[in-house]
Amino acid sequence: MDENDTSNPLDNPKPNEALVSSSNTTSTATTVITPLLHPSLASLLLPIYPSLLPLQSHLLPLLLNPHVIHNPRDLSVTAETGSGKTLCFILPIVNSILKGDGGGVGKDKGRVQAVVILPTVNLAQQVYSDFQSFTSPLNITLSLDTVNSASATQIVVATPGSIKRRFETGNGWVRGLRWIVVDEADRVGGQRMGWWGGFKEETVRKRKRPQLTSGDTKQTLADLLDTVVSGDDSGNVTIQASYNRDPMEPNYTPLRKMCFSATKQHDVMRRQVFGLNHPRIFDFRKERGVVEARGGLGGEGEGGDDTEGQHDRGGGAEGRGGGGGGGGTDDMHYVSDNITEEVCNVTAESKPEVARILSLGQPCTLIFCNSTDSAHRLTRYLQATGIKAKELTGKVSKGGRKRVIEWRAPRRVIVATDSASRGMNLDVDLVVNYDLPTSLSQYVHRAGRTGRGFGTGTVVSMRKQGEAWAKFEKELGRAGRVRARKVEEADMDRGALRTLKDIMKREEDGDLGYEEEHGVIPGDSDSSSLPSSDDDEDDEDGEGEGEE
Ligand SMILES: Nc1ncnc2c1ncn2[C@@H]1O[C@H](COP(=O)(O)OP(=O)(O)OP(=O)(O)O)[C@@H](O)[C@H]1O
Repeated sequence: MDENDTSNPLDNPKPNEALVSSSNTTSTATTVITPLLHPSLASLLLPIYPSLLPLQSHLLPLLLNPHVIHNPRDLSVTAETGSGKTLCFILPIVNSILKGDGGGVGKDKGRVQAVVILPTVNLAQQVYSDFQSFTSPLNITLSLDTVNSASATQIVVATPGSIKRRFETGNGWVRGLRWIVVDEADRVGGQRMGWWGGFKEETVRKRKRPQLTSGDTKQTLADLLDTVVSGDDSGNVTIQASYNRDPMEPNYTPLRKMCFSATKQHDVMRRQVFGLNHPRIFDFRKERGVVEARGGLGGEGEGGDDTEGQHDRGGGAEGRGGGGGGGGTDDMHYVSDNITEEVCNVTAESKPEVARILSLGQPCTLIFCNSTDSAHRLTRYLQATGIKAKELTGKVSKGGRKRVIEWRAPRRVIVATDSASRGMNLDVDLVVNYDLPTSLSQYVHRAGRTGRGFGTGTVVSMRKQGEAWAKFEKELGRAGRVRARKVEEADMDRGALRTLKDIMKREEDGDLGYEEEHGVIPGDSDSSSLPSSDDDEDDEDGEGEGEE
């Protein structure tokens, strides 16, 4: 039986049609997938997640299907923020290790069977801890590979830089690999296209492996892994993609690559960067359900010119196909229906005070600024007015960032730059765009820090006169949905405004005594000097080196 024989309707879309799910907004009891789960995993899962989110109730039956695991096709999933993508790869990986599905090495604890790649250390830590809830009780080995570790655990959660370092010390560790997951794939791929290529060439050269076919332009991590998977223990390498191998071959290990993201990552790029093999493409948003594009990446060809960065340049969000054969996969920039969107008119002078007023009474507010400087000053202002506020920017030390991410005090305010806009689960009720985001995908990721899972939340964008809010409304395809939010002049606290002016002046004067008194929590930030540039210097594990 092959994967097209399964009863899951997502397995068999009609040619050139997108497949639209009928039940899109309701949750499903977790028990629907228990027959596919190893009993120990099922008994762990049910108390944690009694219900599945809509995306999960569609993808998990497919990904847990043992027939599909034996005949893997790669997967590319775009689903709105907070839709529960993480569980969609955690469960199939853990389950397949427990069951030894797919002809792999099963419970062999000394073999890396799954690599999960995240763009930043903080995100890798979060996913590692999500995995731990399942792997620790089940005695599956797991490692967080963001520093110089290279343990041969069954599951490795890594940043691109740490994967690169693993290869530098040898590549035999990929021999039992069956899953490669790239989360926030548009971030990982978009930033590192050149890097992946360099990585491959460099690694091949270092190991004195045969050069790949000259003129080969598909220099990708996946190509490299395929190459290595085909090698033998003495270092001889047969250059052959794993998906071209004969499943009857001894030691054949089916390898599945899966990419996940919340903003549509352009399919051609996915294929080029991650070497996806005839991937199945799923798009999900709550109001519509799951749509599968027939024909993968533009059928057998590469389809439309859906180039990188398109979403940032605007144009209608609706109806833009993801590739020639991508029928029905719109460019994906949707804010979840769980999130109420508002816009508030402000002046440059009133902004800090409006931010303070918006956050009053909220259990947790996350305020986004476009620069570390702006975030730093706002944090100081809020602290000076008695609000519990902390900064989450690249200026904050690694340990400090971890403390802020784990901080759960009531009525807390986190002032952040975009390093916190992707993937993080911070239990946020209100997101404030103190500075308007500069791209649509940035807006979507920021807003998506609230209204996660089954929760609801609000995003308020502060707009100064002349700022182009209409651009975002149009591009989101939801003009009219964003409500106006008013903060009256009369609501402003004159005393707080005076405090603000005082802080600004003292900072300009370099009054460090004042800074120490009112500044950020010691150890959370380098507060010896104020940031002098407007650039956001957040550490996102650039090439894997800036992880400290
Ligand atoms: N079945 C479920 N029931 C309840 N909560 C869930 C369920 N699945 C996931 N969650 C919760 O929903 C939140 C969002 O999940 P997750 O981090 O997987 O979202 P995501 O789709 O990866 O979002 P993003 O694109 O922003 O990274 C998390 O707090 C997670 O614990």
